[in-house]
Amino acid sequence: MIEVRNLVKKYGAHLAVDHLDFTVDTGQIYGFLGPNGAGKSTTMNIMTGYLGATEGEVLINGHNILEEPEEAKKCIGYLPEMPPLYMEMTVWEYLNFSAELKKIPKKERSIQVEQVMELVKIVDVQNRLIKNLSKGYRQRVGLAQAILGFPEIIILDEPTVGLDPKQIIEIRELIRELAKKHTVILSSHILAEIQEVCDYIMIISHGKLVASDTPENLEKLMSGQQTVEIIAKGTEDVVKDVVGRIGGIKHAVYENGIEKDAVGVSLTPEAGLDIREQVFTEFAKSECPLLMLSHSRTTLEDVFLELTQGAIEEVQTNEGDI
Ligand SMILES: Nc1ncnc2c1ncn2[C@@H]1O[C@H](COP(=O)(O)OP(=O)(O)OP(=O)(O)O)[C@@H](O)[C@H]1O
Repeated sequence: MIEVRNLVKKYGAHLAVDHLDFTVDTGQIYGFLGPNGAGKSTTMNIMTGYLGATEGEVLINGHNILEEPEEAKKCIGYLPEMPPLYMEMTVWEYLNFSAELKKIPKKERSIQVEQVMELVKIVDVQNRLIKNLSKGYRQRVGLAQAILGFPEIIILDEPTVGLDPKQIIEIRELIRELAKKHTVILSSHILAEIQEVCDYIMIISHGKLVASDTPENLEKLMSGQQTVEIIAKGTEDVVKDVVGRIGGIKHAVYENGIEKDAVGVSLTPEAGLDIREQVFTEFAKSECPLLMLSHSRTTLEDVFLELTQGAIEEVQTNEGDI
């Protein structure tokens, strides 16, 4: 179990992590989701003891990562965004070296190295120099290093970045496999990535946790934002009159000129209310034909965009400046 309490990280005047508070329970796949620069890597680096926090604390199974680093780090395997691979070593040499650093007893080392190589499917390349491996294989070597010692918690920073679609699918399968025995935390700025594998999503924007829940609940959270779009034949006054008879509408936006002698309306109902039948009936009763009726549901993508809008706009503005 990981407890993150009131975590703050400042780089000079820049607040990269802004009072983060969350708990990670055992046995699930957690996803850190946020746009570039949201503070995901900084948070993961602090959680794994690679970086000191400005304020706050991280407890790994009750051990403070700064005060009891050895005890705390024993519980964690970490794949940083840029894994520190030694290019001149073979895969086998590197993993043996990593096992030594992790203080895995000498007599257990070779068996564990064999086990992790089998798990991430790199047995065939064990005698190749890391510098000669493809990006996908290097990522697997990094993963193997994180899994060595079979820690309870495995933390992966953008594990699929730069991989091709086939490699992404393979790494996802591997993550699911790992999650059978380990708690996995991974980060990504790609929603589909997180949605695909995670049981629980934590959305980070500007260093703040803006939402954390299961993918299903996050979608429900926003389900009040659904809209019904219609195009009705008639003048705006007539259409407004009919809309006025439909109950439970929070607001309506009218648009003229969509079609000749017709008005477009975007209706936002109160949370959880499905107004489609009522819309149909009221317009039929008024003999005002509906030329179109469509219903849009909020997807998790909408939730992500809404919750991180400011951050995305800022990134776009910055990119525009360059
Ligand atoms: N060493 C550093 N010195 C100064 N600013 C930094 C440093 N590392 C990160 N930052 C800034 O802190 C913020 C958070 O960065 P971080 O790398 O944690 O974000 P991220 O969510 O992991 O993004 P990405 O997916 O792009 O890596 C960014 O604005 C970044 O520019």
